[in-house]
Amino acid sequence: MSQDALKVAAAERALTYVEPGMRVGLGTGSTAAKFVDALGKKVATGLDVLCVATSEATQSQAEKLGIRMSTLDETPFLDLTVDGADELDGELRLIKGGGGALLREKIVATASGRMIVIADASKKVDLLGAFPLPLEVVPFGLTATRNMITALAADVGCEGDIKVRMLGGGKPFLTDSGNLILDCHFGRIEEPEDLDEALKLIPGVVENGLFIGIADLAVLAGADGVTLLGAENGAEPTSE
Ligand SMILES: O=C[C@H](O)[C@H](O)[C@H](O)COP(=O)(O)O
Repeated sequence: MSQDALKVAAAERALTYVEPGMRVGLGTGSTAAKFVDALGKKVATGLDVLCVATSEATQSQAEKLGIRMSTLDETPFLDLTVDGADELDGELRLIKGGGGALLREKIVATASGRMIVIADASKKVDLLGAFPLPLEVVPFGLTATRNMITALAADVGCEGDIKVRMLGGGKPFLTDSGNLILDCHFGRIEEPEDLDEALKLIPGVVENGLFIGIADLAVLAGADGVTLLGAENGAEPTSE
């Protein structure tokens, strides 16, 4: 089975958790896009859901498919968000942001009663960190912010190789919120909670790609079929 087919398999399984009338957060990236495609097909046959996108790209894809869209301001409590991940471990801790959407993704997932992660099984790792951790940082004071991240990495005994994400032509990648992405090779992250807390204390860092305590269920598609990791039954939305 191709990686593409695995992404479709995970997306289609996640679709079985969507019920009529739900408010659904739509993730970003190639796997989340498969879910949006599958959801679009269901909507075309009559499923009524109201969705909030985690990026301009997903917004545009969903609109083209005729999915009824809202904003997080209009619909601040969602029942479910379905999104991809760059890595996940056995405790459903994730690295996200390979597509640069981590900030909106974290806001939307946190506003959801439940988050389901969809991925091909190769994304599951024992220890996070082979995938460089994306940080969304404000452009102002980039050098100072970067120095603080390097110092932090040294403190926690990490490698700390940091790269500004670039587009072609020497231009930096800008997020939907107009910020930069730093891809940080911290090496294997033994204590993700500690790193997350430490990164939150650096003023120029808007958000980091560690999602801890946010995902409830992972739907992983591999050669042997789909496996589930986490709680099959979701929590209630935090409020109406
Ligand atoms: O910023 C992007 C997101 O966090 C994606 O969900 C993540 O990078 C996984 O993307 P993909 O499904 O394309 O591997």
